Amino acid sequence: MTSSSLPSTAPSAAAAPAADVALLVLEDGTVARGRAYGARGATFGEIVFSTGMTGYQETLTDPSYHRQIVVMTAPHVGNTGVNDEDPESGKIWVSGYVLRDPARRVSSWRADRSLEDELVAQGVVGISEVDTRKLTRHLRELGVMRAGVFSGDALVRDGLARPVAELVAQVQASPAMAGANLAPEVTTTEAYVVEPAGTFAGAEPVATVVAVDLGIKAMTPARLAERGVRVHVVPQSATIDDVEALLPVDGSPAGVFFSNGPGDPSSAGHEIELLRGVLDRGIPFFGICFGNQLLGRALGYGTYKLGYGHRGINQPVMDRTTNKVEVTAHNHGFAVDAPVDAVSTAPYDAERTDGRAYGRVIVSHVGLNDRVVEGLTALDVPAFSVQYHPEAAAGPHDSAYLFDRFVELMTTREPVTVPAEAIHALAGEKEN
Ligand SMILES: NC(=O)CC[C@H](N)C(=O)O
Repeated sequence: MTSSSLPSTAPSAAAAPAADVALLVLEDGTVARGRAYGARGATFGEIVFSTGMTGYQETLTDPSYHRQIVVMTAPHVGNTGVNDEDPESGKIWVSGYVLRDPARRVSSWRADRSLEDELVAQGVVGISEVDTRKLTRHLRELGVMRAGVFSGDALVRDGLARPVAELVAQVQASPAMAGANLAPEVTTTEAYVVEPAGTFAGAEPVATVVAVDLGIKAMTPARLAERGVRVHVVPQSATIDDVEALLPVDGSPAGVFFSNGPGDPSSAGHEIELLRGVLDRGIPFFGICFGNQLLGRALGYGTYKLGYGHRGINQPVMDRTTNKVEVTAHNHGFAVDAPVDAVSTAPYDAERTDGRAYGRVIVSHVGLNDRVVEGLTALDVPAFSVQYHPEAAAGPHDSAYLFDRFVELMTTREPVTVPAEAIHALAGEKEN
């Protein structure tokens, strides 16, 4: 059937598209036509781009990407297929996948199957043959936004192509990321233990960590376990009593960890209360990504949404406690709003009437591309966190030292050692 045979009340109706056509539709009305890749159907999410050249399997299975459609800026994806060793969690979490040029054949001895077969098996809708450079420039100019990918039956109604305006309307009716509280949707339902591994396998733990799973990646407990740490991974709903019940009573090294995770940090409530309970008890704390944002919030700082976020594996960050620059893996769309070039006092202190205080805080890690807060260190309580990923499985591994810093924090139970020069420099004081 052609449009000429249709009644005039449906001027945009057209013949059903070919079976392999897919459309990427943005909430601002932008439409890209491509080829269906992975499962057929309709999917919705916040469209974000990642500049990582390797590690697509880790990206796909990172729970922080829950409800996001990921655009790969690397033009060629899928060469190494999919294996059963590299996933960061039990499933693919991205809600959609946008590619330029998928590999037509898999060439890695580690591959168990192809990327497309895996997307089909897990029901993940994707689109290929998209001009991902143009799309990325668009998102960089206008910011991330809601989007949908449509293919197969989702493009057809009554044997005719659905009008694009209808698809745009469907995208505009899908939920936004701002304000989304998603950690409860991805957290483990049951607590589990990761025991010391590698050279520490079978040994008495060097330290015990309770890791609150807000969307944790498998590599995080693995990096701790290979340093001799026993990790109790607990659900997002854990209370301070649940946490304390798992910590050793004999005073041996122990701490609490908050993981990465999806959603808007300003929507977290229970987690903030839990974290304040941890800080009030002087329990050493380390947080990664969402965990950094929640430490910021527990200390009383705000968070805000970045225009297009940081996602990739080549982001330069300065650790001001050592003045070293590291190349790091990022995946965040929100950031902490804390004074970058100052020693500030935890804003929450001013609200308290219980005589406690968290004291001085520095932005210990700063992004060198845009000076966004990439890490916080408390100077008066044993707590620190980073916005990026020292566990990054596709690498780089420059920031693996942060796990050693956490082990040291748990051993001494003292705040992170920050050289006086670094504090003076941030406080704007002259050395004499
Ligand atoms: N990887 C993460 O933990 C992301 C944290 C948060 N959801 C953000 O987008 O900023």
